[in-house]
Amino acid sequence: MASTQVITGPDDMSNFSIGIIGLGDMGKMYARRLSDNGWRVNACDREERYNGLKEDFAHNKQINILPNGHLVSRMSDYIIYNVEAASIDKVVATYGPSTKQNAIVGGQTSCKAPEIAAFEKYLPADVDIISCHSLHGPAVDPHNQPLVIIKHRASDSSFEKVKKVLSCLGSTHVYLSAAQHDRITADTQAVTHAAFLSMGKAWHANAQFPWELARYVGGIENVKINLTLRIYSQKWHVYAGLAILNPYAKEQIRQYAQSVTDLYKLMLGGHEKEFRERVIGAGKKVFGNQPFDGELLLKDEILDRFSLGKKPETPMPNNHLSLLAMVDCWSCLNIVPYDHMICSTPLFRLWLGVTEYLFRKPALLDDVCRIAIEDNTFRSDDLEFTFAARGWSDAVSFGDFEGWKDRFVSTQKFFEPRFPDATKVGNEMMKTILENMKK
Ligand SMILES: NC(=O)C1=CN([C@@H]2O[C@H](COP(=O)(O)OP(=O)(O)OC[C@H]3O[C@@H](n4cnc5c(N)ncnc54)[C@H](OP(=O)(O)O)[C@@H]3O)[C@@H](O)[C@H]2O)C=CC1
Ligand SMILES: O=C(O)C(=O)Cc1ccc(O)cc1
Repeated sequence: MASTQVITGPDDMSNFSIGIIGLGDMGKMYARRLSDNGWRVNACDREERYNGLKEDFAHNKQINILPNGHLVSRMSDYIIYNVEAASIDKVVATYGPSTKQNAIVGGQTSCKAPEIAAFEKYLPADVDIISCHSLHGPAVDPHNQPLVIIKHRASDSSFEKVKKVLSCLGSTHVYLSAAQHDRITADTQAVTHAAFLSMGKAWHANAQFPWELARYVGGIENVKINLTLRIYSQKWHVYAGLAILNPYAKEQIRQYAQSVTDLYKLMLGGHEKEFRERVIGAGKKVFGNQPFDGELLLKDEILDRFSLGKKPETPMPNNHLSLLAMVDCWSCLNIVPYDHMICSTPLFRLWLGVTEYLFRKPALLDDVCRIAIEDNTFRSDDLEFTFAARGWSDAVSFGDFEGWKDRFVSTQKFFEPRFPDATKVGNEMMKTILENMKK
């Protein structure tokens, strides 16, 4: 169920205060937006950051910086944990027992199973549990973006209060259970990131800045490059947490790696008939059997606009293994990606946009299948991509945070000098494409 709302809920909230534990990128965004809308916010990060944060927020009288989560928990009516997903158990174990009587507690981590487990384990029984998750990064305007709200253990009156507080973000409320949330975000987030993480790893393995090669510039390639760099420019723990801790994500990411491997083997063996049947069959299952006469989510002129490199006269063709495998993966898992639009991140909408772009244009898809079989030029890139997809899947399956981090950070370093340009172009691209998708 989804709705964008301005909520007039309970009136008895004049003394109501919000607590925020964890003042990183998302915690700060919440603190600023809630306090700008008149809410009193008590907030903290790690104790050693107390003095620095006090200075940073000295100008904002609505935000009361405190030394630690005990103090925030003691004096706030609705406490939101905004810490790393992997730390949630430890942090709630520490501060949870200090929660004010009859308060409401929630988390804003990207994966709800460990968060809810920690709340159930450590919070006093009189405390209500209502979690949330903003489905966008800290630099994106929350307006009209999906905001999942999870009424896990709470009275209707507490639920109304939380909805009222969060309504000032202007997001579209989506009401789900914790398990529904994790199931959907495994599809929309974890597996989408696996594709981009694998592209980055493959380019790194071949020591390529893809926008410097004719093959990679223009059209769909711009979206792939800009989004890959966008992910690698962020904090590793966000992506590790939502993949490794989500109970549903392992299966999706494993299937993505399997789809990449299966298609790559068919390409290597030159099994054109089988390859086409598999790709086209998957496309029919995901995008329907009928010729498409609707409007595509993405358009050429927009796709071409955002390039980090110069568009060559004749761009080299590409077999788009990453996209073919995505649709194969959805098909194998019986996922209809459009069903998840209510709970989608900007990144997922763009990713679905480019897959749709390829699969709804039969001539383009036909050409891509031909290139996949006939053209050997990209075999080494595709081999690296296949290795990368399997490597990410193994790291997630083994629950290997350290291995995952090493894989991420080494490639992050490779792309780092290019982040300033990539962020600028990537932000513009996201904004323009997403605005156009709305029309
Ligand atoms: N970034 C994004 O795009 C989104 C992130 N999320 C989720 O939001 C949560 C926060 O993410 P984000 O803000 O990006 O991450 P950050 O790393 O920027 O922020 C987390 C903050 O919590 C602090 N912290 C850790 N332990 C404690 C503690 N015991 N007491 C107080 N503060 C503590 C961290 O300190 P330290 O760094 O020293 O550990 C850090 O400053 C994550 O669970 C993430 O999955 C949700 C939506 C979008
Ligand atoms: O759009 C994406 O998938 C992002 O990369 C930003 C992001 C990261 C973590 C979240 O929990 C929600 C959004």
